[in-house]
Amino acid sequence: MIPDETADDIQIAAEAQQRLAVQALAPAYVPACPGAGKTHVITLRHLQSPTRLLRQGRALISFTRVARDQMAQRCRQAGRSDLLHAPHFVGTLDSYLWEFLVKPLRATQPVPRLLESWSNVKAPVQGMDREISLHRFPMVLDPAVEPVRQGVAWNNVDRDTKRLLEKSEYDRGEWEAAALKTRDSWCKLGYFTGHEARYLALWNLRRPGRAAKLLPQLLSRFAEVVVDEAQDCSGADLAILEMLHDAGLPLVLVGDPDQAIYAWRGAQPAALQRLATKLTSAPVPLTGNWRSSPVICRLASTLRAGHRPPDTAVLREDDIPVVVLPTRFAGTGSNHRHASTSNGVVKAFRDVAQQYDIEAVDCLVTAYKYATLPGITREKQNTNQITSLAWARTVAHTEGATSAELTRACAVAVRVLFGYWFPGEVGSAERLCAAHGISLQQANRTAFTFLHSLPPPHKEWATDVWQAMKAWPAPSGVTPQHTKGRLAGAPVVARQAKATGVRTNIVHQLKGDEADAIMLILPDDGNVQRWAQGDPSADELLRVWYVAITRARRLATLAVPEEEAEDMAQMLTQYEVPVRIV
Ligand SMILES: Nc1ncnc2c1ncn2[C@@H]1O[C@H](COP(=O)(O)OP(=O)(O)OP(=O)(O)O)[C@@H](O)[C@H]1O
Repeated sequence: MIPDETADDIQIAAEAQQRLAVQALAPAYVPACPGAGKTHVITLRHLQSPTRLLRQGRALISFTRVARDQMAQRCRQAGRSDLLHAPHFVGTLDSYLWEFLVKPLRATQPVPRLLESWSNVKAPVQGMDREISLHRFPMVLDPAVEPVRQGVAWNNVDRDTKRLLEKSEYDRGEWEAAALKTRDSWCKLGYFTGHEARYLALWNLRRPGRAAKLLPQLLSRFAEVVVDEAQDCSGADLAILEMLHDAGLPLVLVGDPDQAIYAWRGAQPAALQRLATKLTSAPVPLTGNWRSSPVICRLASTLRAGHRPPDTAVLREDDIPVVVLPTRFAGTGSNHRHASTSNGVVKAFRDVAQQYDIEAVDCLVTAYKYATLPGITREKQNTNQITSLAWARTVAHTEGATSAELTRACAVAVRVLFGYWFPGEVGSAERLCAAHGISLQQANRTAFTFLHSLPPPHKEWATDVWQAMKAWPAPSGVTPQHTKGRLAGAPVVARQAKATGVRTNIVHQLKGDEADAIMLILPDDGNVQRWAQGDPSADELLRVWYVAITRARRLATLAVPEEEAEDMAQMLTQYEVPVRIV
C-alpha cells in the first residue's frame, strides 16, 4: 500500500504530464505508456477550442471506428457537439485521406464511395477458374518506390484462400493481375477502399500539379492534425503524414511504440520514430498508467524492449498477484480445461476473479488467435454465403454478442436479402438503400428480425432460408427473379460455446479496451522461453501479449500449458512480479 502523500504526488505528477501534452504546441510527439489517458488528453486538447466559429479546425484521427466514436462521445458529453463538425474533423485515417486527399480530385460521377472493405460488395475476381472474392486478396503498398508499387500481400492471405489457389491452374502472378484488374473495374464504378485511398493520396501528393490543388485547402482548413495510435501507421501512412508535415501542416502524433501489433499489416514503428524526431526534438511523454495496478505495470515491463522500469500506477493500489492457470489445451477454445479442477478454463478464471470480488461482466478473455478463444465463434472471413448467414443467425441469438458482431451479422443478412430483392444490381448496401429509398437503419432492423426468425442451422438449412426469404415482406418496388439470390449448400456450423457471461475477443480487437480482470490464453509450448529471452522490438507476438495484459485494471491471469506453469511462475518471480499458481 502506497502512503497517501506519495499517491497524491504520483497523481499530481501524472496530471502535470497530461497537461503538458494537452498544451504542447504542434508539431509534437506524445509517446505514451498503456493506460496513460491518450484519448483523455486528445479530447481535452480538442475541448480547449474556443466555442466561437473558427476559420480553422482540428482533425482528430484514429485507426478504428470504435476509437473515433469514443472521442466523439466525449465531446458530446462535454456539450461540445460543435467540435465534431466543420471546420473540425473526427474520423478514421482512411476517411481523412479519402475526404481531403482523394475525393476532391475525383470525377463526381459515378459518385465516389469509400468502402470499409471489398467484402461490402459482391466482387468476385473475374476471368479465373474458380470464384474467389476480391476481399480475400489483401493488398500492400510500397511507398519507397515511385510510382508506388502495389500488389497482393501473400503472407496475409488466409489458409482457405491459399487452399483454393493451390487447386487453381493459374499461378499467383496471374491471380494478382486478375485481382488488380477486378479492383480497377470496381474503382471505375466509383468504389474504393482504404488501400486505394492511400495509393491515390500518395499519387496526388507526389504530383506537384495535383498537390497544388489539394494542399492549400487542407492548410487553410486545419490548424492541427492529431493522430492517435500512431504506432499503427503503415509505411504509406507515414510517408503521407511526412509530406503533409513538409507542406506545413502542424501534426501531433500520439502513440505507444510498445503496443505496435500491426507490423504484419505494414506498420513501421521504426519509421514512426524517424518521423517523430523530424517533428520535434522534445517529445512530451506520458508515463503514468491510470488503468492498471502496480503488479500489472510490473508484469508489463517484463515484456518491453530494453526492460525499462515499470510505469507508475497512478490510481490503483491493488496488490493482487498475477495468477497462472495450468491448463490442458484442446483443439477448440471451448474445451480448454483447468488442470487441477478439470473445469473449463473460463470457469476457473471466473472463480479466481470472484475471489477478488470481480464480477463476470468485468472479466475479459483474450488470445492471439480466434481459434484458441472460447466462446462465440467468429464469422469466418472467407466462407460461402450460407455459412456466413448461419454465423449471423447465431450472433442474433447470442446474448452478449458485441455491437460489432451484431453490425456484421446484420450486414450479412442485408446482403442476402438484397441479393434476392434486387438481383443483378451491384453495389454496397448503402448504395442500394439510397437507390431504392430505404434507410440503412430500416434495412438493418429488417435484417435482424429476419435473422432472429430463422431456425437453427442444420444440413438442409438452405431450404428453410429460401422459404423465409420468399415469405419475408419485401420493400415496395422489389423485383425478385425466380431463384436468383437463393443460397445453396450446407452451412458449416460451429458449436456454440456455453454462455459464460465473460467477454472474449482476440487481442487485435482489444485496442483501447480495458477490464478489471484479463485472462490471456497462451496455448503453445515455449511461452516461458519466448517471454524471458525474446526481443519485443523484433517479436510481434510479445507485443501482442503486452497489449493483452495491459488491458487489465486489477487481475492478470495467464492460462499456460500445464507443464509450463511452474516455469512461468518462477520466471515472473525472478522479475519480482508477485505470482500464484491456482
Ligand atoms: N486524468 C485522469 N483522471 C482520471 N482517470 C483518467 C485520467 N486519465 C486517464 N484516466 C483513465 O485511465 C484509463 C486509461 O485511459 P485511456 O483508455 O485513455 O488510456 P490510453 O492511453 O488510451 O491507453 P491504451 O493505449 O493502453 O489503450 C481510462 O479508464 C481513463 O478514464
